[in-house]
Amino acid sequence: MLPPQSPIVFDAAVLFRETHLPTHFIWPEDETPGKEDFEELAVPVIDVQGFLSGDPAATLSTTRTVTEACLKHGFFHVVNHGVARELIEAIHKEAADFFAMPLVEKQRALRKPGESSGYASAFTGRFSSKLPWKETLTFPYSTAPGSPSNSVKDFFLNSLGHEFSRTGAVCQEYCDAMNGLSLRIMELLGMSLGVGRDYFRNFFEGNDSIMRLNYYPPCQKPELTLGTGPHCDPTSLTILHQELVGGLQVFVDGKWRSIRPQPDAFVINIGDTFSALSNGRFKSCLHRAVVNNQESRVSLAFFLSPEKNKVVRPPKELIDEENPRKYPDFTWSALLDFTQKHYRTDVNTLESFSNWLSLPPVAARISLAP
Ligand SMILES: C=C1C[C@]23C[C@H]1CC[C@H]2[C@]1(C)CCC[C@@](C)(C(=O)O)[C@H]1[C@@H]3C(=O)O
Ligand SMILES: O=C(O)CCC(=O)C(=O)O
Ligand SMILES: [Fe+2]
Repeated sequence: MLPPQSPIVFDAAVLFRETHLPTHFIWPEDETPGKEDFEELAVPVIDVQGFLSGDPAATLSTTRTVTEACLKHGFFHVVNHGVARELIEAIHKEAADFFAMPLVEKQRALRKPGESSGYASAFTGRFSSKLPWKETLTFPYSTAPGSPSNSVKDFFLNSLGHEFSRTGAVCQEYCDAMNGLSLRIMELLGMSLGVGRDYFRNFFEGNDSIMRLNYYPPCQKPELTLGTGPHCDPTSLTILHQELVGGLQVFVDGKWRSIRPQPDAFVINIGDTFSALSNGRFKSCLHRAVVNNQESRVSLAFFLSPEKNKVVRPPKELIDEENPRKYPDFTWSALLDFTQKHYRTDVNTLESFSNWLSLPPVAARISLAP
């Protein structure tokens, strides 16, 4: 009789001192980064200052460059975005302080099974292999009618207590800024797809978005593992900030390419839900995060998502004989549930979700039970 498997505890401070990686963190060879040097991808850098200030000529040229980027691989940098440097530094400091706490303290906000919010360390208990070398803190940001106006502050207060009121206030202010920038980018995407500046902005005016702080400790064998596995974001639009330590990679033309950190820029990418809203015109792009053996890395990811129960359906202008419906109607609530309870987000999430929706309920439960 084998002794019961002792539950894996990802305490990076402990694991980093060991010579070998626990097997659960070793990814299949064809998925690991190995010791390869990855060429950088020169993603388009889009200066949005003119557009944000309402300059008509700048709006036209910015819409054009966003269109080119979204048709190419769906990743671009935005600069002169109007988000205060002090705010970005403040949330990075709050993130660093949070993840520096002892594991038992962080686990006071432990993610509950099937839920997206909360603290997780390598998703031990959620996945049984290919564990990501990272800790995450994920919380909801909602502007849906009837939702509390300070959903982020409430999360920190309710899950971690009053001593985290400053962290909650900084994260609330940061998410408010991300929400504002997201809605302006939705204006660009509406013009880019020819459905008008307000179409997607109105669609996302009320939203049920997600904010995630990613913490990647240094790893003694970075070539054998991944910080975040290959995936397309199932959400609508991701605004990601990486300070000085890189790790984000995008799969373009059959190769993994690094995105050099640019602290004064946000990395923007289209997600699956927006790909469905665009009836497949814009693709959600495969990406991942690698780790290193020298220094820790934090990335801030704001995931814009529609109000949970709003039907995700492309505007009629994007459906015609040459472009029939690519995906069924769905709600973000159903897709989020799918990723949290039935399916590990990867490159095929949207297709797998569409197939799952078409299955009779019992078969769906059996076919994708975690
Ligand atoms: C809705 C989400 C699920 C994940 C967080 C957001 C958007 C990205 C998803 C994720 C990061 C894709 C890779 C796998 C995953 C499990 C992870 O490594 O964190 C995904 C997130 C999740 O399901 O918690
Ligand atoms: O940390 C990164 O650079 C990427 C993280 C990511 O892709 C995600 O959290 O969805
Ligand atoms: Fe992602």
